[in-house]
Amino acid sequence: MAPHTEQLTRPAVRLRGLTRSFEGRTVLDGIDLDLPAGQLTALLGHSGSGKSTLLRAIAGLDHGVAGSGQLTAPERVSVVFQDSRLLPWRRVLDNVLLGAEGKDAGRKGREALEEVGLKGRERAWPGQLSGGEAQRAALARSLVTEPELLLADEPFGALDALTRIRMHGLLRELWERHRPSVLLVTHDVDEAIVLADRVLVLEKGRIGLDLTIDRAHPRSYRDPLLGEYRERLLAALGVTEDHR
Ligand SMILES: Nc1ncnc2c1ncn2[C@@H]1O[C@H](COP(=O)(O)OP(=O)(O)OP(=O)(O)O)[C@@H](O)[C@H]1O
Repeated sequence: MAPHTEQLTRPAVRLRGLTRSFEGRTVLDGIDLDLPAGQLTALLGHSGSGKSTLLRAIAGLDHGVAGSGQLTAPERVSVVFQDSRLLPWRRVLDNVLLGAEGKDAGRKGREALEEVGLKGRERAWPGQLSGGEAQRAALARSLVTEPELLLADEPFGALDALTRIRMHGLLRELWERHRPSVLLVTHDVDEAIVLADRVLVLEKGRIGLDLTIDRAHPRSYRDPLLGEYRERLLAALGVTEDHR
């Protein structure tokens, strides 16, 4: 799909000098970042590097960050976490409808479930879904709000490798259809380079590497041309031959 060029010129998220400390320890150290509207960006970093802290700040979930710098984000923001956070006492469709408004909410909810491949499971209880299905439902719940910005914090981190690969295809498809700005937090270098057009590495409280992945989609994990990006990201993460 051709990029929506006029959208790409307008940043959806703008951070200037964003700082966050916990008990005197600085986790985010004056982050400057623009996320253009409609871009799929991945955020990599070691465990504890502050990825979730940054995502929570952008989502407006961290009041402790207020006043530490400039933070601009769109109004309609959805967040997807590693666990689906479906309410176990509500059926799947009713969970999806939590974010929906208006008289055609029911139709939108059904359509969203169809889009994520859960048609026919509307009346299931969350406990009856597999991990992958639950994450599909979580994506549907975020879609019905028609978010301008989708923040995803390791949404596939708890899934098995095959399910994860399917979910990558689904996320990319949904993104191409709806074009929200996406910030995907992940530990997985391959996930980042297969899905994202830009990969950021968070290191020592700053964006240590900002890499544009200039390859057409759909991308294959086996594409040797992605190898160069993989090497650069692993080097930025400090992973050397000895660690592999
Ligand atoms: N509410 C909090 N109170 C105290 N410390 C916190 C709080 N939230 C985060 N931290 C600390 O900030 C640091 C960064 O945490 P964060 O969860 O953002 O890292 P992360 O990169 O997302 O890690 P992971 O990949 O393991 O999820 C950690 O050292 C964590 O202990």
